[in-house]
Amino acid sequence: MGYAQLVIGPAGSGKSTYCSSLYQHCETVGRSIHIVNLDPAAENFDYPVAMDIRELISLEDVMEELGLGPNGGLLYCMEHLEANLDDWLTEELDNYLDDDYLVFDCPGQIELFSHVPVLRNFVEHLKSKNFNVCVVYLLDSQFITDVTKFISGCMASLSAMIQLELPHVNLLSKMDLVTNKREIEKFLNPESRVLLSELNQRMAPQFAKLNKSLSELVDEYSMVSFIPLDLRKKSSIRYVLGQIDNCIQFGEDADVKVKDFDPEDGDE
Ligand SMILES: Nc1nc2c(ncn2[C@@H]2O[C@H](COP(=O)(O)OP(=O)(O)OP(=O)(O)O)[C@@H](O)[C@H]2O)c(=O)[nH]1
Ligand SMILES: [Mg+2]
Repeated sequence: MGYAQLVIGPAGSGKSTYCSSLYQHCETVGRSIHIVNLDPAAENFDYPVAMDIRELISLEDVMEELGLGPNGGLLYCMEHLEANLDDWLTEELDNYLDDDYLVFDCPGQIELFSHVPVLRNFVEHLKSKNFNVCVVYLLDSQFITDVTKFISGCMASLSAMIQLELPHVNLLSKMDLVTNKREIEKFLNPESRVLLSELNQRMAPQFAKLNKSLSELVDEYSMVSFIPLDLRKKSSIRYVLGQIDNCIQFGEDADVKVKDFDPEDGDE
């Protein structure tokens, strides 16, 4: 059995930074983890790249040879990956053993997890290779100070949940930039009543019905809750990793230490 995190979320939400912090954390605690680059447009890495989509296809070549723009080019690259699951990915995965833990750093274009099937097929392939997979969805905490942006982040996360049908952990990234932690707290386990009243305050009266439906939708999928991620704090990284490990049943036999997240925790 292998273990995998699929790290997704909007552009710039902090996916690659999370991957690199996770790598450093695991290195410090003596745990083995391999980070895979799935972004054909990525250029600089703060982590050792264990597998790299750019060895399969280069975005630059695609844009040049097919005359595509950056986003069309990216979708082409991902479809190429999809077409090569049985050979390229299978060969690459052969380098990893039972019990190996892979983290896939994905591109930020949200169409990849909202309506094209490539990630879903990618995940099916991982499952067929005996991997337990969990989605880690990052949303930038800077966005959710505004309830309308929070709702849009929730909808994107929901569409990934529905598309991918995997265990799913939502993270609020960049908590170090949040000055008013109280303001954020109501969004961690959002209550439909609170969302509704905030939406109604924020938007013109003719949206009241839509606001009600949206807040109920978030409520019905009660799995939309967020864990704050503060990369400065070891306790935060440890807690997040513990939650994800639980989701993919990693370390059920081993002694995995999990500490409760305490928002008032000092820096470690
Ligand atoms: N303060 C702060 N900045 C962060 C954090 N995480 C990421 N950033 C910054 O946010 C920007 C985007 O971070 P990335 O990790 O590249 O985001 P990404 O989701 O991988 O972006 P794409 O791959 O382009 O979609 C960079 O300037 C990071 O330095 C964080 O925890 N705190
Ligand atoms: Mg990135």
